[in-house]
Amino acid sequence: MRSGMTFQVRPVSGSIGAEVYGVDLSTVDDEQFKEIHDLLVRHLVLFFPEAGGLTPEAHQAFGSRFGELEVHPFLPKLEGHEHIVVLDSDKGAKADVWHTDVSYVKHPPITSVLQITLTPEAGGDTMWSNQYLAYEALSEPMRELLEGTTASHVFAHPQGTFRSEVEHPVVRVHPVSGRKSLYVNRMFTKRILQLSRGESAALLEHLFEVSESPQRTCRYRWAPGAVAMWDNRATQHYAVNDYTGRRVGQRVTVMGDDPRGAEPRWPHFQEGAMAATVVKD
Ligand SMILES: O=C(O)CCC(=O)C(=O)O
Ligand SMILES: [Fe+2]
Repeated sequence: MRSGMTFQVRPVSGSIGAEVYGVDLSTVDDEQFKEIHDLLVRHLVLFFPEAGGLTPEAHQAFGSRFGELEVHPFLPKLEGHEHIVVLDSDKGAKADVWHTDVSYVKHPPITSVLQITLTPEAGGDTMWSNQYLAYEALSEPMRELLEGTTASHVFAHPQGTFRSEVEHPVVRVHPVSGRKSLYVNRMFTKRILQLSRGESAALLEHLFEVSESPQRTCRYRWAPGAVAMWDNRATQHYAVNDYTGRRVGQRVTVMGDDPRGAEPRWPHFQEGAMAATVVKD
């Protein structure tokens, strides 16, 4: 375990994710916020096993340190809390396709903060994958081919209540770390627009496989009340649907930036900009 300025940090895999101990998320001061932020950019997913169940107010307050909170366009909300999405397996919330959150809008969220309030007896883990490493695993000619290409990201609600389609770069540059990451996902990305339909379908399938490869992932076993937060700009995630019984989570989501390259949203970070840990294949 590595001791940071104030916290203890334990990586959970060789390529992405770290547990953070010794922090009370309901009383984070400015210095602690900066440390958490830097750890998030470095490890891409942080786990707080000791969070012990944040109140809705504390959950929102912590999320809003990172920016304005999103009101999700259609997912169910916690009563009286429009910024807290409720993910209840009994109501069909099983995110068992690899994705980045809400990539079908113009400014996809920067980060999501999820606490699991009810865990099944066994199973119900979540996985994350590192999309810097996915990009870096591509050959040089493939990277050159993808440079400047864009893809459509689409979501159409089955009941016709919501539809959105946007175009994002296939490779994006993280505004804080400056690193490139692969930005296509199996749930929402439909087509690389500069390629023929057939070329796009074949290449997207390959890119999804690279994005989802186990060697670039971590897998987290939840205890009730644990909290995870991820950098949605350089990761994907997947909720393993291997359980019976009920599983419930609550999520706040921080409004996003422009994947085409935007001003850093957290300028203070620029001074000590660090590259996230590089783990090559
Ligand atoms: O249920 C989970 O573990 C993750 C669900 C999900 O995709 C999300 O909260 O964005
Ligand atoms: Fe998600």
